[in-house]
Amino acid sequence: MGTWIVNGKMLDGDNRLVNKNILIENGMITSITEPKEGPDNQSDGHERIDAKGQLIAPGLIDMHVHLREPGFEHKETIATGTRSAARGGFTTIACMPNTRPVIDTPETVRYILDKAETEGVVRVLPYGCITDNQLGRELTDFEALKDAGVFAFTDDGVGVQSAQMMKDAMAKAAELGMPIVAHCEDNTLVVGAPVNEGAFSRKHGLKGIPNESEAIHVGRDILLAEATGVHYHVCHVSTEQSVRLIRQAKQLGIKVTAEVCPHHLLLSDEDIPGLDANWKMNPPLRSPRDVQACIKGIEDGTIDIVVTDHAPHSEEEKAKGMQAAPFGIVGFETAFPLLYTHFVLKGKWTLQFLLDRMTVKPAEVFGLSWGTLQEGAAADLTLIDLDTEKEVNPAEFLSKGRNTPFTGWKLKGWPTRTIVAGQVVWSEA
Ligand SMILES: NC(=O)N[C@@H](CC(=O)O)C(=O)O
Ligand SMILES: [Zn+2]
Ligand SMILES: [Zn+2]
Repeated sequence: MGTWIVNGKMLDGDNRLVNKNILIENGMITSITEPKEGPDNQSDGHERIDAKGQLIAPGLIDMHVHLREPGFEHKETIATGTRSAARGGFTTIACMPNTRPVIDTPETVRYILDKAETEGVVRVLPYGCITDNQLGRELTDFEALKDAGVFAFTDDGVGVQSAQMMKDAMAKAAELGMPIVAHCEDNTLVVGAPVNEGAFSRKHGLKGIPNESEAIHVGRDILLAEATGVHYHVCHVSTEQSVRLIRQAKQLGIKVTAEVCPHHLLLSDEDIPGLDANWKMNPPLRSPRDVQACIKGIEDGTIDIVVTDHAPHSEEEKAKGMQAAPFGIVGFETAFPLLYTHFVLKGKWTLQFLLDRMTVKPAEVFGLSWGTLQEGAAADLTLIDLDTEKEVNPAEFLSKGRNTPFTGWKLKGWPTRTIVAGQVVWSEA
């Protein structure tokens, strides 16, 4: 027996919402029909889900998340993190390797894949480390990690400090046809700094993280990508200078792609209300000028995709204050409503534009088979209520993390049901 999703609306590829019914059988989409020919009055033996006029979107894809397992289960687990992802409408997520142990051996890759299979509810793609222990000293065994199931390499959480190490990594990855994904940060430029270098850091007498600490790696790595021919992907772009360098590199035909987080499109350091570590993340909230550059970057295609950089921490850790608390904010359960409300409903982006950057584009950038709704595709989809306004309430999060700067924001565009391979993995109330 299959399931008909009836009374839903799909985007037609050209930003028009059209009424469609979708039949799911054996985890696949087997039919997409006009409602009149659909099963509204038929009882053809299948189950029915009433979409109540809501949007049927391809399951969202998040290529940058921290699930914290193994090693930091007090912050998040694969069980809680994937449920949080599902509540945010995500059906595929790519998890970063800064766990304990880090994902630098086939055993740890297999541990994550097994846990995801048995305890997770969405698809989990593990990244493998570029260097052993993320220490920047020796490359991991790329072939062995690839065979174990990683799809790309990164040391996210820290930047690869040595240019020679990065060049060797890129050469090796290029040979294997795998992407290098980079957290861009020069450690010598950020010592002891918890926030962006700017008005906020000066006002509070804090050391500042300058824009160059990010852009210097972006520039270096673009040159190394040009030399090695690797697919180079830039994590969480936050500065005007990084956007400029990536734009130039793309014009030159260098194989570079990039991602941006909702918070770097919506908040600047001028919005930080005080010394509250729920506003502390890496890269930090930058100046309004940088925010505008990131927006321009995604609008003109310099930046390819949206990711959350979901980075849960415990309340005790975040209570240590702006200087001592760890960097990171949660992201799954607010990402789509934030961008839908602040870009689509304000008329800046079409719904198609936003959805593409959270579905087909991430799939394209990383060569994944998900991200579209079509007959024969996996039945990964998300129902989204585009009309009901609700406040962000961290107490409702399925993540163990409550660390968000968006508490109380009134938003529309809330996912109501998430389906992975035809199975409902989360549904509202
Ligand atoms: N983004 C963050 O602020 N923190 C991330 C690390 C990272 O993505 O660099 C984390 O693991 O907590
Ligand atoms: Zn990072
Ligand atoms: Zn990260």
